[in-house]
Amino acid sequence: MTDTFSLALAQLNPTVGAIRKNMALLAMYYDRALEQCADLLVSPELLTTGYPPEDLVLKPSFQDAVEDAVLAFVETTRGKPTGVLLGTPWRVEEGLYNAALFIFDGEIRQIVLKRHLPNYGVFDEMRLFSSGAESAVINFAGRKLGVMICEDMWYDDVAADLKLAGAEMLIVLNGSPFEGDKPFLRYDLAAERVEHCHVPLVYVNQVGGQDELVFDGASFVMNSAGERVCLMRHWREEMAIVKISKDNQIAGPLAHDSHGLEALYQAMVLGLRDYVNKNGFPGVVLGLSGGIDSALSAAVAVDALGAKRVRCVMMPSPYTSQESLDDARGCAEMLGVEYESVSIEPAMQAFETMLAPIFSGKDKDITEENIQSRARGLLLMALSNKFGHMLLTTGNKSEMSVGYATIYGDMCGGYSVLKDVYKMTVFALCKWRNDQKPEGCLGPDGRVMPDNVIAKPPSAELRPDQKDEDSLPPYEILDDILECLIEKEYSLEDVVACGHDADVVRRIWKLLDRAEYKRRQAPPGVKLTSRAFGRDRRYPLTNGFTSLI
Ligand SMILES: Nc1ncnc2c1ncn2[C@@H]1O[C@H](COP(=O)(O)OP(=O)(O)OC[C@H]2O[C@@H]([n+]3cccc(C(=O)O)c3)[C@H](O)[C@@H]2O)[C@@H](O)[C@H]1O
Ligand SMILES: Nc1ncnc2c1ncn2[C@@H]1O[C@H](COP(=O)(O)OP(=O)(O)OP(=O)(O)O)[C@@H](O)[C@H]1O
Ligand SMILES: NC(=O)CC[C@H](N)C(=O)O
Repeated sequence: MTDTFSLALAQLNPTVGAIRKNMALLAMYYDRALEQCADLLVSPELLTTGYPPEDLVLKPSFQDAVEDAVLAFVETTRGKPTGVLLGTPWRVEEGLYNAALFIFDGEIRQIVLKRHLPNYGVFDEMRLFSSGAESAVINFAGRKLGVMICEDMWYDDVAADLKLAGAEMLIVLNGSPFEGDKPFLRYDLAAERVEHCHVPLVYVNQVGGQDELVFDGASFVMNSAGERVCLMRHWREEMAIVKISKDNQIAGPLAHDSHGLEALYQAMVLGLRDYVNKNGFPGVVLGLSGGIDSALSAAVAVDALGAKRVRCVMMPSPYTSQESLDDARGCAEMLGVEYESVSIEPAMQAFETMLAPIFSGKDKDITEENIQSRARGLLLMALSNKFGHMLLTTGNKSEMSVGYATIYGDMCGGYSVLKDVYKMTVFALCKWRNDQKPEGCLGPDGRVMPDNVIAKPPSAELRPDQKDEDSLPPYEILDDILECLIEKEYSLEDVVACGHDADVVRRIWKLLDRAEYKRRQAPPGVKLTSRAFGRDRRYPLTNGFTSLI
């Protein structure tokens, strides 16, 4: 046994499906690990394909391409002193597995198969993979390594089997997406495994955005006393060298924990940045109304992409107030973005004229309000088509819950950063971002929006003097009821027991169910909570279940 075992933890940001690019990333970090004389480089889960590969991994030609790329990489390790634990899909006999390959000196020396396949929330791994049946330790450099893959750490049996087989340290390869306080949940689970096994635990996570998921990284090492002795930076691709001595003394970098509003904001920034960059957009375009949702969406976009890649458009109607015009301009100036103004009044008049013969004798109602929203959507999509920018949609979770958005209108767009953010959190995030610039963000150091944007009552300005609270309960009440119904799945009785009026709860429940069709057609957005709309909450569109009290 060498005196010190040196691990290179590669917290990488792969692109799902981009096998060649991901293998190039691995090769680059393998070279760095060699330079640093590491004994073993550890990758995140399914690095070759990126996580989650979804049904792509079922395609036989994709499986062939993975295998070819892995075998080519294995060859490059011949004669080199550093081993690799590589997360990849792997075919064994008739089955396809979520695996970790132990590669050393030009050979695949051992294959670890994931035993617990997550199949809840956003995960569908049972649809894709067979599950492994047993665990064996890897003997390397005089150490007995117990290797697990992500969900395996969430149960006690795999770690216990590895300990029984003589594991002297646990190494976990992960594709663990961010939500709320997830990093702390991972630390707690790791501490339980360490407490039972009395060995150090090494946790390596993916970082980066993939569609609705964002991976925070936050890879760490816990010593056998359950203390976190190494923490890698959240939200960044990087490699850390961690040295473990014979008597399990551990030395490695210790970054700060990202949590609360900072973590939510960084998740939104990274989710949008990677969605835009990995899909090859030059930037984003959005409607800037002078309201809080578009102001926060614009700030996140500038922090993610830089001001030059964000284009904002004010589209006034006759109902737009001077206050909104001033606030929208104020936001644009503070963010330093390109700002244009295009009136939708001619479009409103054109539609009125075109529809007059058919609508004759009918009162004005929500139809005309939705035309305004759709005129804006059409205009923004025209800019997107002409200049190639992706349209950023701005609806927040409170609105998406109750259907308070116009389908094919302000719901137009390719991606959303507020889709999983309740309105009260929108307020808090704006105040927070006005007070500080988070690490790695590309926007201004100072404030990003005028204080008035945060202070004034929200309004869609689709008719004179309209305010959101004319048709919805105050956001403190609405958000609390929504959280009870969505995140907590409470019954009507449970929500009423929290102090809410039964009629209001009934009304919100009905709105929530009825808006499912809108959400199914809404753009994807960054998952931040334990119950994001989309894969996390799959409700029927046609739904006859109602509460009876
Ligand atoms: N289950 C179902 N499956 C498929 N389609 C269904 C459907 N239920 C209704 N529909 C269709 O959907 C249409 C109604 O939806 P839609 O056209 O969107 O219109 P609607 O939901 O009636 O109105 C839009 C709502 O969003 C509010 N809004 C609009 C714009 C901005 C803001 C804001 O402050 O952010 C708020 C506005 O005040 C209003 O409450 C109907 O024509 C109906 O045919
Ligand atoms: N006058 C406008 N100019 C530009 N964009 C607008 C305008 N009005 C609405 N939009 C776009 O439509 C979205 C929905 O806006 P609306 O004002 O109806 O409600 P909101 O959800 O309160 O949003 P916000 O807080 O951004 O105003 C806005 O976020 C913005 O992107
Ligand atoms: N890739 C996985 O197995 C992820 C599942 C696990 N419960 C997590 O979120 O960390």
